[in-house]
Amino acid sequence: MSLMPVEDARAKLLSGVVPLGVESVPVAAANGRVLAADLAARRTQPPFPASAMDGYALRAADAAAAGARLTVIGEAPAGHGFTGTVGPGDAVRIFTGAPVPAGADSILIQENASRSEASLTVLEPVRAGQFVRPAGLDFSQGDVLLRAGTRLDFKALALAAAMNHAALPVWRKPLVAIIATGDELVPPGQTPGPDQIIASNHCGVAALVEDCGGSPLDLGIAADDPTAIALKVREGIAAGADVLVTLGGASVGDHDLVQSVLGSEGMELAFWKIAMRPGKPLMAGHLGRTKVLGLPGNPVSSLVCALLFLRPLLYRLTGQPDGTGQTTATLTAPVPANDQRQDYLRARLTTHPDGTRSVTPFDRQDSSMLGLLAASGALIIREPHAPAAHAGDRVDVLVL
Ligand SMILES: Nc1nc2c(c(=O)[nH]1)N[C@H]1C(S)=C(S)[C@@H](COP(=O)(O)OP(=O)(O)OC[C@H]3O[C@@H](n4cnc5c(N)ncnc54)[C@H](O)[C@@H]3O)O[C@H]1N2
Ligand code: MOO
Repeated sequence: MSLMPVEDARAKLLSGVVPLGVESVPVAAANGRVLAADLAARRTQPPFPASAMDGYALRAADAAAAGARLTVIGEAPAGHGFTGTVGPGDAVRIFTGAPVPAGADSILIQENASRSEASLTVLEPVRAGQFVRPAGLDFSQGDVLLRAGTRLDFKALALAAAMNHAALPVWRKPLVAIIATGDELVPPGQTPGPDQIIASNHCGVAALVEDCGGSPLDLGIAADDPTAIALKVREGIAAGADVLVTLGGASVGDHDLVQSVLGSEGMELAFWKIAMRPGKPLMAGHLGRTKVLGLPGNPVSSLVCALLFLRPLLYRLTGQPDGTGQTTATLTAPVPANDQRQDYLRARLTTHPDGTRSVTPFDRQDSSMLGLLAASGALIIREPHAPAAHAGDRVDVLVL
């Protein structure tokens, strides 16, 4: 079977994929969710001219010079406006956030005032409008301040609350079932047998799922046995997985059973074997409405495939723009001519004081080496059949 180019495979995977559906969630529970509609302010903020300081509300004309004297006629704490009117020579004791009383146009901060009983002396001249926040300074009712597709973070959520939204329309979170396969695997923290290793890929993939706005569902490890794998697949489907990710068993060995089991379970294959390194045995398809991604077992292959395929799929399902993180950087060491597989070279990324970036590929590129992946700030992208590149050349990179 010939190898499919990366872009063709990604286009095939994403073809026809749309966000899952809208649900309403309380604003306090919407961190990390993606807005499904533009959000307009339901009120004006501040709703009234408000004091920005603790001090005295007055008319600037009465306090234009140091030494001016005024009479304190009342008090306005936040939440309790002064109901009277400030006339000539009047001042109202005011606190930050309180409505500026009718008639007043400025605030004298208390540090610049001397007070004795009801008598107030101005120590520093007051500018008209000083320390008054006009109504609508932050936003006005009807202003659209958050756009559909925004990933809600602490800033956006505070704003949505200030706009008086108790609940927000967000895209439903994709549920991503993750199945590791292999007799050789035991979970982190256990003592592996003499021929076993620690399973790691599910941890990286689950973290990426969360980063992309999905919910990971770790279904554990299936032995290299068709029945064990089929049971896990059914468990994922029964849980309502929108995406089913398998780890390992994707290649051509006698114990690489994932594709045949998924086929028996009814999966329609979209593609298998991609012209990329690492990640050649990547497989995709669908089982009913559930998208299936079969990631290769080699840890770096698994995670690079997750970045290049699972991430855009999750962005699409959650209504987010496909941010690839792709840019260019200067190569600091030569790389040889490439073969037919698009290469993703693990590389150290350096950002220089002038903002330019350079990349240094690691000498070893074995797809089992998680230590080097973790030390990588970028992947250098080498097109199929790219000629040798030299130190100083600009190259495409995927920033990690
Ligand atoms: N004759 C051929 N052999 C292989 C080919 C090929 O084209 N012809 N492709 C190689 C490539 S490229 C890759 S990548 C691997 C991927 O194979 P599988 O997806 O079948 O993965 P496994 O054989 O199950 O495992 C490979 C490797 O990764 C370890 N592994 C598996 N799962 C995990 C996990 N969850 N956490 C940590 N490590 C895991 C596993 O122990 C193996 O060492 O196939 C090549 N072979
Ligand atoms: O694709 Mo494999 O990932 O070359 O090791």
